[in-house]
Amino acid sequence: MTELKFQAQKQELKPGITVIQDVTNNNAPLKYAGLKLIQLQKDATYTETLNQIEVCVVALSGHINVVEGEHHFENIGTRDSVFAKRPTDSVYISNDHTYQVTAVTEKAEVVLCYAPSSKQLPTKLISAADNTIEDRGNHSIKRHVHNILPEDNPSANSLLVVEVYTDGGNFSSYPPHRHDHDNLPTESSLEEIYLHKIEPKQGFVFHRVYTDDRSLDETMSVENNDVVVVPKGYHPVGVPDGYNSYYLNVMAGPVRTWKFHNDPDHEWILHRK
Ligand SMILES: O=C(O)C[C@@H](O)[C@H](O)C(=O)CO
Repeated sequence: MTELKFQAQKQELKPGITVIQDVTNNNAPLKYAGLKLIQLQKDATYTETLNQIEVCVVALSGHINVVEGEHHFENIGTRDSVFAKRPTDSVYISNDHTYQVTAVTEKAEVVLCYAPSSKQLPTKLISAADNTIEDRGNHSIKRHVHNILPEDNPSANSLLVVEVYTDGGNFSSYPPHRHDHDNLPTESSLEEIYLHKIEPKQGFVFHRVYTDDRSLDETMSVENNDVVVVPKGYHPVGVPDGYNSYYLNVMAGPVRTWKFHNDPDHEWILHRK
């Protein structure tokens, strides 16, 4: 049984709020990154008090209100499904604050991305328009990226958050790369969490996590709403024909910078014409 994959659950937190994923350093081999996926029915309110952690509240689907102190962000969110392939709105909230998320639409799905933080930063809306958009790769490694909290956005202390779309028949996070050696400026040490979604939702993708010496080498079949955690190692994703893949990545580590190292055995793939 792998300790890297978390199957979707349905845990009622209170009427109108269901927890689908709750990955922390208590149940996963992680020190820095955390993720919660919640589903809310209209008017249901999720409240949380942060301790020494910061959060990025991502309006995954549906519309929500987010309140922290005097900050009110109303009716945020841009899509009914992540597969609309449109960037969405998010809110950054720093450590030691209390905040509320309320569903405005019949249902809403929200990802809460966590990382350690001790320096207060302003609560801030990261609007859909603030996302930077990239198309990466060629041949069968094409993917489409929405950068929600990239390293050049100084709104967070530790958190890096990104959404990645991979069409059926393609690979992403490929050629395989790792970011687990604290060896700046060439490689940074970052844990990573993948929240996977698949369209249509009965589909699956393959996610391998492995190190050079293969002391860690796990290949997982991953279904809709499953989470994979990557405490270390290379971590490519393969998407079967007929299904589209979406994942949201949370990355965090001692230094907020993403410097990765490609597996030298497979780096040639980047240099094909
Ligand atoms: O470009 C991609 O395929 C996405 C990945 O880089 C993903 O965000 C990741 O693995 C980050 O380390």
